[in-house]
Amino acid sequence: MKIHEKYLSRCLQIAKNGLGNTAPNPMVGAVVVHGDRVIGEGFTSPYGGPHAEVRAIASVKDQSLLKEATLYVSLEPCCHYGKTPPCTDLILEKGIPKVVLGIPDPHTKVGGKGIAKLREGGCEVLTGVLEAACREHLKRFLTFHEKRRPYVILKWAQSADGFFAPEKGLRDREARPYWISGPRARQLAHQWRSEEQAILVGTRTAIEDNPALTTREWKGRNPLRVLLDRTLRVPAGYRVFDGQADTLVCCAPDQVREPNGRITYQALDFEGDPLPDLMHLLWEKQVLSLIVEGGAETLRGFIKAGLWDEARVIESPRSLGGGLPAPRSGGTLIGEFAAGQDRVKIFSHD
Ligand SMILES: NC(=O)C1=CN([C@@H]2O[C@H](COP(=O)(O)OP(=O)(O)OC[C@H]3O[C@@H](n4cnc5c(N)ncnc54)[C@H](OP(=O)(O)O)[C@@H]3O)[C@@H](O)[C@H]2O)C=CC1
Ligand SMILES: Nc1c(N[C@@H]2O[C@H](COP(=O)(O)O)[C@@H](O)[C@H]2O)[nH]c(=O)[nH]c1=O
Ligand SMILES: [Zn+2]
Repeated sequence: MKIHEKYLSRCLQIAKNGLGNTAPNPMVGAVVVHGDRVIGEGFTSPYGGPHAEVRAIASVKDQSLLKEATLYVSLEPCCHYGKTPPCTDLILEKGIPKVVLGIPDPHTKVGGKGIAKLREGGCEVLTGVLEAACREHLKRFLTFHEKRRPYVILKWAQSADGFFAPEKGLRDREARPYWISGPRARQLAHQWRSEEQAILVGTRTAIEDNPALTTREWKGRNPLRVLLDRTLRVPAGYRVFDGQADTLVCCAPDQVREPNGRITYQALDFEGDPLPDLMHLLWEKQVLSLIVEGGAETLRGFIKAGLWDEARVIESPRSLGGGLPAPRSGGTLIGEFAAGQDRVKIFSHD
């Protein structure tokens, strides 16, 4: 690996510490190198706090070395006032002579202007190092800005013979999930929830499973719960309304109610396909990513509309012998691994 790639790869490694808590900011990593020594490192703070570059620069003990150092950063430094002042100003003020970065920022307020500002200030800028890895790493942020919708992850569990839920007769009377996947994959699903800003389920899943949709088996924030419920059929005492997380209920215009605690209502046009409008709404709310956990009809709606980026399918070794058939996402298989007794397959949308 070339020297620039080595330090950029370290930027990506530390940037991951921000996963799930920097949004709507991107998770960025920065490393300050003097000669062949790393003298500072930083990653994006939770939203509203200092950016990766600021923290990396602040972590350098001997600030006089900055005048001879190179700053490595996974994304183009910002040049606008957001919650914090522009990173480009700090880099120039400290006299850092060289910046090596992964990819330009697609944010309309930055978009190449940060690079231009650094160059105008006399700083040498090298871009495009580990570009593909940086794009993958920042997929949520890039999709949000480039497609003006959240990055959409479809997730479900299916039996060895391709079923999503058993025949109705095999279910309890009580509303609760029928577990196809094992405990390790279920814990992994909670980790995945903690990494995204929102989670969505369809009406029948909410009614039949009474899901909590929280991250209780993993550390991290609960995502915004998005519920498709055209006619407000989901009973008021159900877990999605328990106040553990914000809940956005998407319903027909004549069903909209006043907000109630952490529950808000949003009209969608269910006469046609409500998903494109929902995507736009989530974009307006600055939701960078959404995990869709079912049911089968809901997942098929996203697949049919082409509104997905990644599918995570948990395959159990157990057969159900019948029931509700699982969806098929299509796309390209890009990864596969074991989670306890189950296999996880990751597909990307072509
Ligand atoms: N194996 C797994 O990973 C999972 C299994 N499950 C299981 O799946 C079953 C539920 O799945 P399923 O029956 O397919 O139902 P869904 O949970 O997908 O709910 C379907 C309903 O949601 C509304 N809806 C969903 N998408 C749209 C859309 N694009 N446009 C308009 N309305 C939409 C409609 O409500 P309306 O008709 O009122 O308009 C529709 O009838 C349960 O048995 C559950 O246990 C659930 C999740 C995960
Ligand atoms: N049945 C099934 C899943 N079901 C999904 O998990 C939801 C339950 O969430 P919670 O109440 O927070 O535990 C449920 O409504 C559905 O979306 N998930 C899986 O990983 N494997 C499974 O076999
Ligand atoms: Zn910045």
